[in-house]
Amino acid sequence: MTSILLRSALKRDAGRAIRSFSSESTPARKVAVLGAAGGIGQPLALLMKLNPLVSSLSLYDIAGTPGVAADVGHINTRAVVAGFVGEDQLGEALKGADVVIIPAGVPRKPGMTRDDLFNINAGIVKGLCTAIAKYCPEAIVNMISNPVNSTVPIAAEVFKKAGTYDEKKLFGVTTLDVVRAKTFYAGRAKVPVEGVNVPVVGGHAGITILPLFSQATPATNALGAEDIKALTKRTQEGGTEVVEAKAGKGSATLSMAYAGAVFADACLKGLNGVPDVVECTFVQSTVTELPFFASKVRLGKNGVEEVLGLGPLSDFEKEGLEALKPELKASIEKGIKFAREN
Ligand SMILES: NC(=O)C1=CN([C@@H]2O[C@H](COP(=O)(O)OP(=O)(O)OC[C@H]3O[C@@H](n4cnc5c(N)ncnc54)[C@H](O)[C@@H]3O)[C@@H](O)[C@H]2O)C=CC1
Ligand SMILES: O=C([O-])CC(=O)C(=O)O
Repeated sequence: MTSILLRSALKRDAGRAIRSFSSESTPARKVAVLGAAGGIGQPLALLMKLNPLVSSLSLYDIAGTPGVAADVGHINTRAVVAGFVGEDQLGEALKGADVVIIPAGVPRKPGMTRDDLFNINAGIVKGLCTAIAKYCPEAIVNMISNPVNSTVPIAAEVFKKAGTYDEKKLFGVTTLDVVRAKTFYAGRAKVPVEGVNVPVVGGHAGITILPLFSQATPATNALGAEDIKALTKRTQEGGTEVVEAKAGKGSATLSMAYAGAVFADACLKGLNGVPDVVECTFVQSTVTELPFFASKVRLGKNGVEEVLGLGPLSDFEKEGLEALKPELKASIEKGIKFAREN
């Protein structure tokens, strides 16, 4: 009897110790999701609520967030959840945010390119970034809204105009390209996906997505040139594959929420001083002559710690790199022009 009581007392104390360890040693971090009631926003809100690095989760949308916040808020994890709806509440949603994730905007339907979303999403992103500059100018911004190749330059221009631009804190989320490249490579090379790594560079649309399978690990000689070509094409068209399969009901939401959560977790780890956090992401860059480019980036306490180079490329990848530049350049310039003129 005594030993049963002792065991349960020890268990209780261990539980207390774990609780006080996690609240004392893990810094408070507020994450805001803008577009939180959408196809990506809802599962992303769920995944961020499950992340022990988040202490406050702010869910904002133009409609529907009170329900999402009430639902997700009942989960017994650390983050305290609050829902905000409508522009009047945007400031409150953003105040004190360490990381702002933006999946707000319209998704593609079959037959559309990501650039076809520009006319609607450019204005949405511009409005949200104007509010970020006002209410949480020091936050890290993770841009998911498409076309990422243009929305990131739009955000940069808005922040420059407001005098708050910090190139170390603005990221285009290209993690889904990496997630797909890993999955497709593992399937074709017949290796366990958990150990696979594939850098993906360039941008986030069609041929601007350039997976570097020559650098994939674990390396394999099971794949020939035709396999690499097919894997590259499938990665570049991964978004379209989902859009077509959903047949008018939108684009990738669940895999994107997963990818967005992976990238946000990496940003939080960087902020918290975890060493050697490296992810591919679309940032201001001098890796090529283009002002923004996706490549491996080391994340740290201030956001970008180091933009890493491309490493050795195969001839096929070198060709892909040259081929993507004109399209990526045009998309970047389109974003900058929009932000300057509107
Ligand atoms: N970076 C990437 O790899 C990916 C990006 N995307 C993009 O993410 C965006 C969102 O996709 P889904 O969630 O499927 O769309 P959705 O239509 O399901 O959700 C979008 C949400 O944004 C909200 N919204 C619209 N205007 C807003 C504003 N001014 N402020 C706050 N919220 C606003 C809507 O109310 C809606 O709840 C699309 O642009 C899509 O192309 C999608 C998949 C992958
Ligand atoms: O394809 C789309 O429109 C959505 C997206 O960016 C992706 O799934 O990679």
